[in-house]
Amino acid sequence: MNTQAPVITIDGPSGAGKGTVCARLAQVLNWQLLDSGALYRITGLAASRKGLALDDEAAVAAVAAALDVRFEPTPVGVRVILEGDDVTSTIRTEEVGSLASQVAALPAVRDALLQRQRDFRTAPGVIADGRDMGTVVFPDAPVKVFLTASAEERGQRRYKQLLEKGFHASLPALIEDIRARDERDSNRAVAPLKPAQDAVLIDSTSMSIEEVCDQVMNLVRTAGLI
Ligand SMILES: Nc1ncnc2c1ncn2[C@@H]1O[C@H](COP(=O)(O)OP(=O)(O)OP(=O)(O)O)[C@@H](O)[C@H]1O
Ligand SMILES: Nc1ccn([C@@H]2O[C@H](COP(=O)(O)O)[C@@H](O)[C@H]2O)c(=O)n1
Repeated sequence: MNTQAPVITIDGPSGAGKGTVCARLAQVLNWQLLDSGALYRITGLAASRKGLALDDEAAVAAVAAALDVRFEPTPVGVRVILEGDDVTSTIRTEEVGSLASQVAALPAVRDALLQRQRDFRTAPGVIADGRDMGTVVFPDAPVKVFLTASAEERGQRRYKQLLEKGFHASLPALIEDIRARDERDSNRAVAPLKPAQDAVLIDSTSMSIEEVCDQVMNLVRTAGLI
């Protein structure tokens, strides 16, 4: 019997709705939230600010291992402080998403971040959002979801999200970006984006956020976690 705190893993491509669904479920269940993508984003940003070449595996891994980062919960979300600087908005840009996806392809960087992610596994449970949560980080998770949607739908969602934040964006460029990131994430040698063998696939292309949350909550109930 596994005596460790339970884990719900939600993996999938960019814009599928993982972050939104994980944040809602973490709030409803009052469980820990692991936003693993934020760790890769912060590593990419920190390495770039230090002027490192993003393919300098040893140097970027050293940055990942020694990240001076704090996650501060606030009523409107988690504030991210990197070396004393509030980078909450900066790490959400498409530019930093691309830096993240480059450093995430380096095996030594993934190794450097592995234990930091596993340390989120504390009672009463953790909801883990990423690309390899169910395959590598928490292979024994009792509930695993692979959440996806068409690239066009994900591009539309990202487009709407950026416009709402007051940013200018080009829909075709966003869809192209999403496809490039999918390609890099799915074809890298280590921890590629793919469903765990025991993951439940949810295609959210024509589903609302509420419908996706309900479906995951049903899996959580069926697994006897609540
Ligand atoms: N089922 C849905 N229907 C409509 N909009 C959605 C749905 N799920 C998420 N969204 C919206 O799509 C946008 C992207 O969602 P979110 O950031 O959760 O995706 P993600 O999978 O975490 O992406 P990334 O991996 O790049 O962080 C958000 O604006 C969110 O509100
Ligand atoms: N478990 C993970 C999480 C993320 N990545 C990489 O980081 C990029 C940014 O992730 P977001 O979820 O914040 O968009 C993503 O494109 C991946 O390259 C990862 O490799 N593993």
